Amino acid sequence: MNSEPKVTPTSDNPSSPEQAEQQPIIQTFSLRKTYRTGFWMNKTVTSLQQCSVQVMAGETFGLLGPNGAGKTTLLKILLGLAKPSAGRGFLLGKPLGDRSAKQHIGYLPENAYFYDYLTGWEFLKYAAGLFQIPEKVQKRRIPELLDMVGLDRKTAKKKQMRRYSKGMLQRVGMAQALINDPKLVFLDEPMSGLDPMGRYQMREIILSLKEQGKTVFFNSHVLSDVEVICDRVAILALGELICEGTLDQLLGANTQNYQVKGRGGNSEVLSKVLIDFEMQAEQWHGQLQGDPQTFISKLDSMGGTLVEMKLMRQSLEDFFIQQLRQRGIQKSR
Ligand SMILES: Nc1ncnc2c1ncn2[C@@H]1O[C@H](COP(=O)(O)OP(=O)(O)OP(=O)(O)O)[C@@H](O)[C@H]1O
Repeated sequence: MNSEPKVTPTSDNPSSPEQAEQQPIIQTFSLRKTYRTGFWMNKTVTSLQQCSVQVMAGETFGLLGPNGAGKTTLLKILLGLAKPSAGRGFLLGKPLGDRSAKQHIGYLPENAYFYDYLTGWEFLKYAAGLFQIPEKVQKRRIPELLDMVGLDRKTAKKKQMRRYSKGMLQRVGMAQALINDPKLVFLDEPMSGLDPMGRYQMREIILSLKEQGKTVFFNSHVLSDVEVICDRVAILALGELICEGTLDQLLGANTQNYQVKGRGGNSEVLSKVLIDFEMQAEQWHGQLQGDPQTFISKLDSMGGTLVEMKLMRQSLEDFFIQQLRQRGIQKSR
């Protein structure tokens, strides 16, 4: 994880769509961030170390990690809100902090501050103004975004944000993050504080961003959501990236267990071969550990029939806990 990725940063204007797909939209090399702390500022905290990460255009990338792992620090460095103490990185082919790249970035902070006395509509107009989006475009885009995030247009026009629920604020925050039609969207804990319906709707919004070809980079503690949404994930712990990959790479490779269901055969033999073997009416089921081909041949020779065989994949949550335990990380910072 600590070696520099081989793909070199390229320009923001790829010559073909295929090339765009291949380009890293985010690329960092050995980022490190230390803070001085203490009354005399004579102590240091290392928030991030040797952090090399690569996100390709069009990907939905989830950054996971326990509290204090350094997720927000990495996000702040990528957004140009904090400077790395060492290392370098590129966003949309431009060095971190480059102003022209910021024009194509959207950001929903974890605890966004909303202007209490503005309506949602006024706030979105204000955000559009910061990007110098022409009035004519604003008139079309604001209602479009409100529809997309599921916020009633009339409510957004009339109600001040101090009267919004957490879910409504998160929706207006999401609309704000998309106001400049960004290529790359950063979402810091987008599901935090939402009820199950709100979380589901936020997931749907993120999936629709993916359909539009946008790259989404998000931090989350809700691993079940990450599992549904992300193409690739990375786990950060004590400031270091401890693993990175697609869900299939991370979760699939770790198991050789199968959930099997069948009929017939010798139940005495099967109960010895299968873990948690259970007979129900005519059918049996259990867990197979090992080579499926050998099991199928054995079952066949016993006159049994295989009805279903599913690879049992570890949940992302189990994988996450296992990775932390393997490194002796038992609690958050
Ligand atoms: N401005 C700062 N000054 C001193 N230490 C800091 C500063 N910002 C972050 N840290 C420290 O860096 C470490 C990483 O913090 P960071 O907020 O990046 O973690 P996180 O993974 O986002 O945590 P959480 O999930 O709780 O939001 C923590 O130990 C934190 O105390």
